[in-house]
Amino acid sequence: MFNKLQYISQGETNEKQLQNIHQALDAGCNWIQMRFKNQTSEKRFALAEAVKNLCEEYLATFIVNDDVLLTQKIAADGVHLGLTDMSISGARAILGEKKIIGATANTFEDILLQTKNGCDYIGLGPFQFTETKEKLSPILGTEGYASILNKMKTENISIPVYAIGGITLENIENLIKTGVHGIAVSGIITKSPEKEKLVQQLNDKLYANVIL
Ligand SMILES: Cc1ncc(COP(=O)(O)OP(=O)(O)O)c(N)n1
Ligand SMILES: Cc1nc(C(=O)O)sc1CCOP(=O)(O)O
Ligand SMILES: [Mg+2]
Repeated sequence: MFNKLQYISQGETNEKQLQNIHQALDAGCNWIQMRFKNQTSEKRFALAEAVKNLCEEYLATFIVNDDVLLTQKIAADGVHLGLTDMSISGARAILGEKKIIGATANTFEDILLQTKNGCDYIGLGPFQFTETKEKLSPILGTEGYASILNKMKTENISIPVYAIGGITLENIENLIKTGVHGIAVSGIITKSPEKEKLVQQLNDKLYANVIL
């Protein structure tokens, strides 16, 4: 069972990225997605190696945003791919069955396609406006999630769905009620002055009805 909280990294430099990821791990996040856009492959490789070591130390899951070959090169736990990134089947052919492959969706049809192609989880968004990502797909809101997750139930499609995009602590109860498995967040953790307290509060809400 995948963790219900995924932290997506932020930072303009390798140092800032690593600091943010280190702080998220210290705060109790145990799933990290390295998202470091528009950088040279040397810089991305250097960061990925450092993050991999850190995640091993913290026994955290480490996935890479966008870059299947980097994922393979550093033997990360997996990759997250959007609708315009490498295809899920192409990534699976390179990474094999054991690696985690996450896929982005904005609609029920996207979920159908990505699931058929063999992804392991869906990142469904955006929930609401966020400054973290440019060129957002249409906002879904709680109603959008409820409608898509209901359709999945009707059509017997069973795959963990993560809500993403501008999510705050106050949104979690309603999101979980729609049937999402968990959330992927960036800004709220990166910006929080009290990260440990926030991660505890997020997990309390995410796992409120889970019998462990
Ligand atoms: C968990 C999760 N869900 C969705 C995304 C978005 O991926 P993508 O559409 O490829 O956009 P970028 O993150 O690459 O800008 C994600 N990264 N993680
Ligand atoms: C990386 C990403 N993808 C999205 C999508 O809708 O596909 S929203 C998003 C940004 C997530 O960061 P924050 O929690 O700061 O909004
Ligand atoms: Mg992408």
